[in-house]
Amino acid sequence: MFTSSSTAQANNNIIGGSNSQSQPSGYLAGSGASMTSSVSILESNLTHPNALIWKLTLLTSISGFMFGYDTGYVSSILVTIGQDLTPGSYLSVEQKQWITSATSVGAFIGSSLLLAGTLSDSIGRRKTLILSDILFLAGAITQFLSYSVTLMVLGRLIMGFGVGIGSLIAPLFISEFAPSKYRGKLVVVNCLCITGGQLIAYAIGALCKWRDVVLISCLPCGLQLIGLLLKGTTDTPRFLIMKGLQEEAFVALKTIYNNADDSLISDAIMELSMEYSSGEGKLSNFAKFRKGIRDIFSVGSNKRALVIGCGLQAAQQFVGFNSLMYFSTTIFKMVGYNNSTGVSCIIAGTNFLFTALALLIIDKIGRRRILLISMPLLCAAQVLCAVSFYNLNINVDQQSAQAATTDINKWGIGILAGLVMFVAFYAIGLGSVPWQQSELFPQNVRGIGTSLSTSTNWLGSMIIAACFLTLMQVLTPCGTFFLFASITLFFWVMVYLIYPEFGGLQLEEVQGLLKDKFDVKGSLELHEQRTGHTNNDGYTRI
Ligand SMILES: O[C@H]1[C@H](O)[C@@H](O)[C@H](O)[C@@H](O)[C@H]1O
Repeated sequence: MFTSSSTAQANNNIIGGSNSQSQPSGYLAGSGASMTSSVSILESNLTHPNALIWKLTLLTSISGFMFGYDTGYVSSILVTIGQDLTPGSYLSVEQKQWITSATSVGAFIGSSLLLAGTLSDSIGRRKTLILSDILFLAGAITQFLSYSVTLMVLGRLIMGFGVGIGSLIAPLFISEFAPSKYRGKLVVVNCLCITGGQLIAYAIGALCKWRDVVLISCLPCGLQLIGLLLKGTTDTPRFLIMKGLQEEAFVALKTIYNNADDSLISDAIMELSMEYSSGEGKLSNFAKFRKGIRDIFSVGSNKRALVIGCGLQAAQQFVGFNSLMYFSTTIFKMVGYNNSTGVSCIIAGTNFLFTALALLIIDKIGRRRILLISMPLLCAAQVLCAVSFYNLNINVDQQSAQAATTDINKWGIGILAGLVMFVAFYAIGLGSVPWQQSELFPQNVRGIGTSLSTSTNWLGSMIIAACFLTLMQVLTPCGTFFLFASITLFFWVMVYLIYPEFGGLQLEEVQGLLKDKFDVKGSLELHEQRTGHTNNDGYTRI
């Protein structure tokens, strides 16, 4: 147990020992020293993620699965709904658009500041995730029972609230309990569940009636809800410490690091408590919220974290990947491939496989390097698509964005190869790295910061869904893919200039690297010290 004597001992260790309180918070840029030494020792004794860490990661990543399943099944149910919601006629284009976009709109609202971010900082990550499950179930049941488009749209909107909240909390939850050397990989488990959910949704969508497809989504959600409600599933130790719940934090840390000495755990709790103490204790929730908003937009390191978090999420969406998720069937029809389920599965399957590869390599290669290598290849794939479209000379119909089917020639094969490469190089880098966003923000504004980044993601996803077919008409398919390639190039330069390597660092060390500048050079040195992996990507300070 966390006792007052161990507190006192820990206090002595910290105040009397080498970790003087007068040191700047967190990482001392350049020196490699850190206030959180007990946390390092605690983590370094762990040689691999144990069963409990995996259990928590998988339980939390069910949110990722629901995110993927839900965004994946909509394209199939739009066909199988037939006349069920509109007796005597089929769904109009507008009705289809409402049904499709309602979830993204809900997710955008759900992940935005006032809901998920504030809630997760006040009631906790676990309870906010429980709320997301309840909303998700309410939305799924409304859809299952709906006999009108209005009810269906309402159900998708409510489900969207749940999806949006879950999309933010799951990676945040994992980041906060994961030992730093495995954090990258454990967060990618959630991404793998997103892409796995999309793949399974295509398969189930092709096999089942639409109401069953919707109902099946209640299973993982119910499972997560039960898991979160079970005795013994606690909030993250970092959240508990932030709230001053040291006894609970002790129990949580003892379960994760079950072989560690009680006194080491107490020391770690003391260190983190001191790190997080900000004099906010007596403020009301509303006052804390106002302070959080002020801090995120005024403190230099928070502003830089926000530029990186929102920038990477914008990159993830504006390189255009989700246009393939939503419209791959349309694109492939343009070039003469008519087996829609087959092509959708190729896209979703490649996305899943290469996300799995990201999981295996992210902690070894590093977030920054994985992006620096994969983004130029992604850009090349987009250029290949653009050139192939140019040579196929497709005219996109102004009304339906359909094009005359052409015979598949070598350029048709070029498009297929280009799109598969597009998905692969996206999944391995941009599909996974931006979800590491929680590590960018300090404890007191982590909820708000990740909210803003996640809502940037959903906003981007909505804009791409709304504009893609129009872009194909106005700019032509060749122009659209050149636009995506230029956006990829732009964000690659941004990554090169301002995205430090945070892999292997403790969450509390990140702020020091963003304190006065985007300290890319310092981060590469520190990453090398912490992980032993050389990370020379040719960066010179500018
Ligand atoms: O990371 C995920 C993943 O890449 C999905 O396949 C994509 O549909 C989402 O928009 C993205 O956030």
